[in-house]
Amino acid sequence: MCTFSFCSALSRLLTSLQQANELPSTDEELGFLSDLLQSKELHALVNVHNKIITNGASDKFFPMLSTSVNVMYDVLEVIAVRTHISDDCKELFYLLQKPHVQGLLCAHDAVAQKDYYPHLPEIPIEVDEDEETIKIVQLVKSNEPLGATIKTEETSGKIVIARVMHGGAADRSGLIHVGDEVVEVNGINVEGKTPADVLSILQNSEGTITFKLVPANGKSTIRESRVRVRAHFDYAAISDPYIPCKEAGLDFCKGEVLHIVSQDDAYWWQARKEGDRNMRAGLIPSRALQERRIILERTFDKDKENAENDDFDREHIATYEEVAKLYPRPGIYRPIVLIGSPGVGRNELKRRLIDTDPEKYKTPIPYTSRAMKPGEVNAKEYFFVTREQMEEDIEAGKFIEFGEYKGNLYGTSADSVKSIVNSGHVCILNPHYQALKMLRTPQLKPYIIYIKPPPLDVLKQTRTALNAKSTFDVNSSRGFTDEEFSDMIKSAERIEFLYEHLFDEQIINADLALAFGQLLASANRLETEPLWVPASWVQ
Ligand SMILES: Nc1ncnc2c1ncn2[C@@H]1O[C@H](COP(=O)(O)OP(=O)(O)OP(=O)(O)O)[C@@H](O)[C@H]1O
Repeated sequence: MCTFSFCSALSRLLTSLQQANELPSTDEELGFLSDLLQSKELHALVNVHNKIITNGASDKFFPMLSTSVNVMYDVLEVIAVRTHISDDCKELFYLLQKPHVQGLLCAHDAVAQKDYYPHLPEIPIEVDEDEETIKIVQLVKSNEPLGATIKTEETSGKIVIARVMHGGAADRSGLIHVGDEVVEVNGINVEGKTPADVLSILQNSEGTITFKLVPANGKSTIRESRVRVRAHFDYAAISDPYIPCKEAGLDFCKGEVLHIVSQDDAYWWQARKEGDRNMRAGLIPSRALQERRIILERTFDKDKENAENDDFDREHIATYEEVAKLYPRPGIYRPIVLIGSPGVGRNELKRRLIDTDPEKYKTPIPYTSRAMKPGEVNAKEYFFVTREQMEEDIEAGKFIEFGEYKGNLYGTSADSVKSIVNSGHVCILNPHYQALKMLRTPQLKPYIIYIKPPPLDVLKQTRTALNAKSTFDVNSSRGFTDEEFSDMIKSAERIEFLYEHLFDEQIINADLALAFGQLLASANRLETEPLWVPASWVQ
């Protein structure tokens, strides 16, 4: 790289321009070029460029981190709910949101990640046109993996760098790029060898590893994407037979939020766990790949079993959901939706939460087509409407749930939920799980808590101890039967299978006091902490 002589190269070019009388250009073009070469702006840019290159080469200026933008977002998140603490906090909160401060941090990261343009040619001044340029890269072997994968290029049979993992040793060196051809490793020619052979050379080397590489044409710089997703499946690289390199895999569990740093490869994305300080990204299956696997799995399962399970089909294939943080909005609270199998205890939990502060927590008043009984007041226990009116509104999709009991219609309207939210209260609902699709909208932004029954023996024991009343038989006040307990668990399995990807949280309702404590903590968290929601709710 001819970096140090860049300024002198500029002046030499300028002098030769002034002497060049025979160039086939007009005076106007020469004048323009000469003005450009003498302009203050270009000189300032060259200076900046030279500084970056010289300082970048020195260990003294090694960046402390290359993701200050992420740190800025983390800090924003922490102080967003604490601006009342002090004026300094408030000032920092506003400062960090200023475009020029964010621009500065972005520029810092671009420099730290060596993501700056233009790339000066790495070709030495004396180039033999017929000879391929070779670069020699030395890395010191440590416990950390190299952070790059290799493959055999189909057409040429050569070993090439398939991918460079974000933040890994190869990426940080800035010297190894996707498409570079590997010619030698530690003096051993790799021609005709398989990637596995090369891997074993690497594994058996100690100390410094020397690569002889033919640089790829059109080197690509890796820019980090800002996409965050919530995973809807568990992943363990060790048991994935198709991952190109198990060591490079990133394991995760259902529900975890991942920062997708690169989606360049159609099948293998690079990701980090959100909040993980480890800068090295790992490989995870892309959405397309995972969807394909799920479809295949389901076809296989269907073939194995019979048509009996048809109604258990889930039309939605849950792999990753793009998410973003939603900051609490004072005076507008997200509705809390309790989902679970009949009898699991949602009413009990809802009632207890409302009892803590009836002025704050409200539940929608249901509609009914049944006649008002003496002593009843409209809009107290129910909104009383005609059957025709209710049927019309159901048809128009105005009810989040409805049903018929003893010839009368009952239901909860979406407008009732909206009006509770708009009046600054916390709406708490325990609808049938089928209502979830209608409720989970960008307008309502519900927080969905799944109330899960404990294992059968604990379920029986806890309900018997508190003399729980069965909800399966409205006409008699008795405890749950063994069959009802089993049905509760079966129904829970079905709900989880169908809707687990929509749950924000799960509470196991074993010990009632503990379960309620967890619900109360979640309700408080909703008001104070930024939480992940589908990205489309935030835009
Ligand atoms: N953790 C628990 N331990 C013991 N009893 C419980 C527990 N949770 C709930 N119960 C009791 O179980 C019974 C049924 O609870 P609840 O009415 O809340 O169920 P539900 O989920 O609302 O049912 P449904 O949807 O059928 O109306 C009640 O008597 C309640 O007090």
